[in-house]
Amino acid sequence: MRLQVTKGHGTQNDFVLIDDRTGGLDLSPRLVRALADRRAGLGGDGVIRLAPSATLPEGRDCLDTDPGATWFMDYRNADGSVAEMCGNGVRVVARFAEELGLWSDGELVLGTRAGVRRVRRTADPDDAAQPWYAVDMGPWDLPGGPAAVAAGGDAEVLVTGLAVARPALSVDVGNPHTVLAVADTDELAAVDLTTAPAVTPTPPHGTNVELVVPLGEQVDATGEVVGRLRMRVHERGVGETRSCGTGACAAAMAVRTWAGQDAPAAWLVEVPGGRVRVRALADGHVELAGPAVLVADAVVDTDALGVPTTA
Ligand SMILES: N[C@@H](CCC[C@H](N)C(=O)O)C(=O)O
Repeated sequence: MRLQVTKGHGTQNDFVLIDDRTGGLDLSPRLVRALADRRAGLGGDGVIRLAPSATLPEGRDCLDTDPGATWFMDYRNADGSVAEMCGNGVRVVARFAEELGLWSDGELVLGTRAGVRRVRRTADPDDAAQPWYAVDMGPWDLPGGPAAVAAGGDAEVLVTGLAVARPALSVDVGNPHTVLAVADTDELAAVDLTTAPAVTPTPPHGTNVELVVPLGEQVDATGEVVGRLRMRVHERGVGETRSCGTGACAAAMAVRTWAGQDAPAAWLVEVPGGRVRVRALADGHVELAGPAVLVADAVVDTDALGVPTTA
């Protein structure tokens, strides 16, 4: 079968995007792995199918919550596993939906496995000429509660290159994250994330791991005081990636929690692939803003991938 796809990225977290407006594509884990393969396939940290919400049980749940959530982001990690949410992916899907003519005015209301998400167009706060997308990523939570914060964490993480396991905080942003602070940007640059960090206790559904260094505060172009942090991430189902949107949200909310109640609401998160902005909203939700870029359209021969496919 010949499969039309689009390649896109958000701060270099890259995806193969599939327009499945009929909802008929059999997106098997094998096909996901083959598409995401950087040598024998097209390459990507994940594969995202845009499908009618009405064609998936999780999509129908979203329609019950908001009948405007017509389209569903079916996100898969490069290893073929399903994940609840992808923050960079939501923005890139919004850009894709624009390109397909599915969204032009107001907010895009999108179904996801973590619930309904709303996307609006905005601009890079430091360069108004650069289009960005802002997403209400829903509620965030510390599964370990205040006790975990008081104890310095509810997990321990051992990363190759660090001599001992470090305390870490579990953060839920629709998908699971474990955030640990490292000493400085040199230590952050030196760690080896080619193998998965060892997390104790073992999270039942796995976890994404973010290593962070708080970098203080600055006043942005609008006059707002914003926090800054640098982050590297090892993603569940992928490996080290150059950015993770939900990871940036988890990292910012962890660092803000550690900093105490006077900490800024907005955080600029520097990742190897660029920067995104995270904001704690008054209703307990977290907002993620950043770029979304489509770089190519392509036709993939699924027989050549070794995964004959039907649509
Ligand atoms: N890169 C994504 C997160 C993708 C899912 C993650 N690997 C998981 O398994 O939870 C993002 O931008 O949030």
